[in-house]
Amino acid sequence: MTLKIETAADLAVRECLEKHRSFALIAGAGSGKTSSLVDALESVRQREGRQLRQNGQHVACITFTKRAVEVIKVRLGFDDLYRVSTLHSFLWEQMSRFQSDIREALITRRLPALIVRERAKDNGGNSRAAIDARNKAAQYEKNLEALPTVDHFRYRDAKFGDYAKGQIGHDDIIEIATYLFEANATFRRITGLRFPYIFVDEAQDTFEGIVSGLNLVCAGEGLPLVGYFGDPWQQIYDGSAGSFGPPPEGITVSKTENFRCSESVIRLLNAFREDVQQYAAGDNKGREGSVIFRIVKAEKPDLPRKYSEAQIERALAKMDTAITDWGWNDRNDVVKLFLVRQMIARRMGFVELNRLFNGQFASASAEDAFVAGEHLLLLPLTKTIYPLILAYEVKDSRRIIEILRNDSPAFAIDGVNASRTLKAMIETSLALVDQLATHWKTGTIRDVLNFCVDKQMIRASDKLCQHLHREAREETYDEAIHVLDKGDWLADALLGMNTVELPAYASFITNNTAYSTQHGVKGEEYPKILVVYDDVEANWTNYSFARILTPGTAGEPTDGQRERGRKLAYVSFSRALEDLRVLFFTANPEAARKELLATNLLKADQIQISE
Ligand SMILES: Nc1ncnc2c1ncn2[C@@H]1O[C@H](COP(=O)(O)OP(=O)(O)OP(=O)(O)O)[C@@H](O)[C@H]1O
Repeated sequence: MTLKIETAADLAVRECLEKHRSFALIAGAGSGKTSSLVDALESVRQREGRQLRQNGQHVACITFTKRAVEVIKVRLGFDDLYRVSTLHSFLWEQMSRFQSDIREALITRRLPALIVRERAKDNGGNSRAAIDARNKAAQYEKNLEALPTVDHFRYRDAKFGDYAKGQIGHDDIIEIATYLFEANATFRRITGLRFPYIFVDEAQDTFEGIVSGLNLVCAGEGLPLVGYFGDPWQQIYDGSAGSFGPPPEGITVSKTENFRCSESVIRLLNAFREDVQQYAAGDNKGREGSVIFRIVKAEKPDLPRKYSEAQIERALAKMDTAITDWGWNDRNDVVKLFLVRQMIARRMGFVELNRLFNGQFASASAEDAFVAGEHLLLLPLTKTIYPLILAYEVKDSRRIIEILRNDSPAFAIDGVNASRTLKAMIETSLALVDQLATHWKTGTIRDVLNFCVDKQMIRASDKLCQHLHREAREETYDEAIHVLDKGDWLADALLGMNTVELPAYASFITNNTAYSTQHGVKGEEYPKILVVYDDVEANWTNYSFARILTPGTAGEPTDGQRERGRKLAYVSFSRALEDLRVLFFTANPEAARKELLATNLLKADQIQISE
């Protein structure tokens, strides 16, 4: 491991802290933003920690994911001088004591905005979308009327609130906080008094209203100050700030080191992005690595804007050929990045499951839970049941007992088998898993879950039991009527499937696989990266990589495509420690090659063409 190198940007940040000036650190990929952030946090502790503790004040560090919260807490030694939290929990902690102001924000800002948004979607006709929007607008109006009588507001872990019951959701937190920062001087003053130092990690993913709000809290000379750490080019969440800056008195610092990528990857990053020119500054100095784009002629889609199954197979075969040509077969340090999950599901073998959780019965939260491996119907299967089957297949009885002891109510210390001897317990468990294996092989997911619930082999949530015990929905699904119950249709379809695709899905969610989505690799780094671009297969109007990379050949991207696409490409390219390969399917490979050369993105020996 390299020694930590002190950078000019870190010194500039330290000077800001000494002079009590707000700042924004703009730092490209692999530049060590987390180190800079932790350095800044430590420097405040060193200089002013004692004073802050005496005043009962804290240093706020707002970051984007729960995982990042844990990482930073560890690096700070769990010191309670710091309040390290995600944005939502930070904001809720500040606003929860402002109950009547929350009501005011909902009445004057949030609910009216939601009503206007739904009305705009209602053209007065009888389409499902119009009816749906009309119903939602009416629902919000009712909520608006009920708000004066709600006596307490709570934050519930859901996208939207249930306002008449005093429940507010994730999106409301952002909107209410934006309002309070803007309209309530007391809220701003108290936030600044509690937190003379506020640091924001991944600032590009923080919402615009929150950046403006924190800039108001920290306006003027001296404390409180806000320090942003981020990279506008790595914003991949819509609605967030993207570009961010300190309040007017603050300064912007650029960090130009790259401690991660090989020299050839850095050259590509610098050609792709002009605002920050990086150089290799750590162990990577002099590590040449390699960058190769292979341009492949895309087939004309057999279906309207979509490839047929046979075409997808042919595209995957071309990927395999390229991997063989590069000598990357049988390596376990190559990660392949796709825009959408379909290709991954196809390659790994969970197409039907993916289709179900991507389809009309899956709400956004069901799909998110599917990707995170946390869906309530799938979790017992991937966490307990499939590991039991794996242990059974290799006759690992010790592992079987271990899983059951941890996960199964029947084998818990106070469970029905508690008083048995160890020998009897082992025999019982092996007999049960033997039966389970038969259900797994021949039954449906419903059979497997029923068996496990019946034998108390899994901890089943109430919701899971409800799905298993209710009658299957017989009606044909109608979005206008059944939208709130669509989870029933999803569950019925899943319970009727067999278990064939579960092993592949289980392996996908462990993140231990060689496949990922391009969105899923933010913050990660891997020795060898293959990025696959195929606009037809992705069939997603939000992105067009052919237009981003070769607008002269494929046509200019829309503003949205340009913004989203180049950021996602930048994130993908910059994950590579050594070698980067891009497999680029496009209609006219030769013209694309010429254009890539003309734009100086690549040299001639970095481009391969394949039919
Ligand atoms: N000051 C430093 N000196 C030496 N190595 C460093 C320094 N800072 C970071 N590194 C190393 O550089 C690599 C990249 O750091 P890190 O992942 O924090 O960058 P990042 O800015 O968060 O990147 P990205 O935004 O692309 O995810 C890591 O391997 C880290 O250990």
